[in-house]
Amino acid sequence: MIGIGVLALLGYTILFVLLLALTSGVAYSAYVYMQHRKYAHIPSVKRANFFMGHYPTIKDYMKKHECPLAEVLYEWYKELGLVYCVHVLHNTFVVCLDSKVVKMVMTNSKHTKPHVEYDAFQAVFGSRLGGRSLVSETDHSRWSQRRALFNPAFNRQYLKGLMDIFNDSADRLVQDLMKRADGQTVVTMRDKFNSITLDVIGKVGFGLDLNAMEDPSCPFPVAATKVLQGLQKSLLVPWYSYIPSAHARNFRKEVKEACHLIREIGRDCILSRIEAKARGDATPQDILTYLLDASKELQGDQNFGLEEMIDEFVTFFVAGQETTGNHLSFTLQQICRYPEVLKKLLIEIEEVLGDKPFVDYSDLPKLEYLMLVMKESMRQFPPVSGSTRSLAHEIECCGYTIPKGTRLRVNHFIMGKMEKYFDDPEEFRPERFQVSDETPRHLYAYFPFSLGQRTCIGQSMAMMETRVILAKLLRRFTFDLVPGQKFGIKQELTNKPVDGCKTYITLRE
Ligand code: HEM
Repeated sequence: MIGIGVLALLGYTILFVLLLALTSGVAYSAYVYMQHRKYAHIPSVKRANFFMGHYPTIKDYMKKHECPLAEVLYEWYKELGLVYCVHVLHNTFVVCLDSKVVKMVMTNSKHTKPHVEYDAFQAVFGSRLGGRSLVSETDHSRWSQRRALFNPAFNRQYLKGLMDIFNDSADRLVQDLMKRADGQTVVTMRDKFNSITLDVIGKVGFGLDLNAMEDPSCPFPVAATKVLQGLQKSLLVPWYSYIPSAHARNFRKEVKEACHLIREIGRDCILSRIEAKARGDATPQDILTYLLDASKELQGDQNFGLEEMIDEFVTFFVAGQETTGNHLSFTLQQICRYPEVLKKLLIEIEEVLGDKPFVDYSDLPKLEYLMLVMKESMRQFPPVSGSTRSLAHEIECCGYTIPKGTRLRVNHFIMGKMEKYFDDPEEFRPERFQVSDETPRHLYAYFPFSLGQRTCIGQSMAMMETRVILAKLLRRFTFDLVPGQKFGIKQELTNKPVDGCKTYITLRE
């Protein structure tokens, strides 16, 4: 009797589980169907299949052409025009390349950053990374309070005081390259720039001497790269956490360890500083000191304690290091490819700096052509391709109604390639950024540091740092690109030069 009862119970359980799976499957299919219907009036390429949507097409294209997602989206712009949608599972985003709509959306703080993308930054594969930090906070009022805390640390006066660190870092890079300037050794400049920008952000932000430049065993750069790879994977393949293969498990483990390592370095750094301040020791006037003062040693605000400060520590490394390193690499690569640009730059650097060993703050605005070169480099090779907003209300875009709640993706990597905004976009022509009386067509089509209130807080700092480093390197060395390398973009959250800007270096006469 008992045996029959157990069997019956087992049978009912199996039936229940099957019914539950069936109902969930039907409900999910209906949801995906409704999602497709909601956007049926907006152009899109044919979906490869019902559930995976455009994912297989995107993946195949990226693999075949060895290109980033942004290139696929550019191809679809050529086919579909200024607005189109992309479906992957139940997620849909609409790409918008109309500068008027970009302005309207990005300058209205009601349209916030979407959870789907920015929550990924909070924790990767279950390991806390950046929490709800300046970059990832999606709630506007919480973000404004946090930003107000940080803004004073980026004022002009403070940035002026960083010139010593920028000069010193550039000199250390020069010393390092001197050892390799034999015209034969292949030097991957992306690695060199990543090390130096890491050292700069460590010093400027948190008084840390990471010495990544001199110490190849420094674990921080490897961890930072791993974290970005993990983030990219979790965004592009949202189900990656559940893939059981040994390779996927190993990758997830490495990413979690990298998150842990960076957070623990941050924790040690912050706690040591709090102790030093309590002892009354002299402490550097860096971003950390500003924040500890402003937050009363992390006691003044229940939303900003030690873990939140560690979130910001991580954020500054993730947001400020690779972006700047990649920008330096792309810009040097372009300068090497265009000898006439280099010629003009050398004349300007000679006129402004002559033999001066130190680049002063007052020299920076005089390096005008260098600034144009950097801007043009970011048009063709932006370290970040664009941004996304969740629409607070329905909008009109190029004759289409885009529903409330849509994730709208604006992409200046694509807009930078469009004739509509830039004449002969494939040409590398820094002069196009010279200020003229005429309102440029590229206003709101060019936003490498984003737009509106959530614009990059480190923008001025990055532009100062890169000018000092490039001026000092170009004055001292000749860089020749190793033949045969590719000049495309590899996307690992940030965009980087695919072959790393490989060079032979010689001392300039
Ligand atoms: C060439 C170098 C850089 C580029 C191209 C760049 C680009 C950007 C972009 C596009 C955003 C907006 C991201 C989004 O919409 O989600 C952003 C935000 C941010 N960046 Fe940068 N960035 C650079 C350097 C830096 C540096 C050096 C720092 C730190 C010192 C930094 C710190 C931040 C932070 C904290 C945010 C979030 C701002 C907020 O929402 O309040 N960035 N950056």
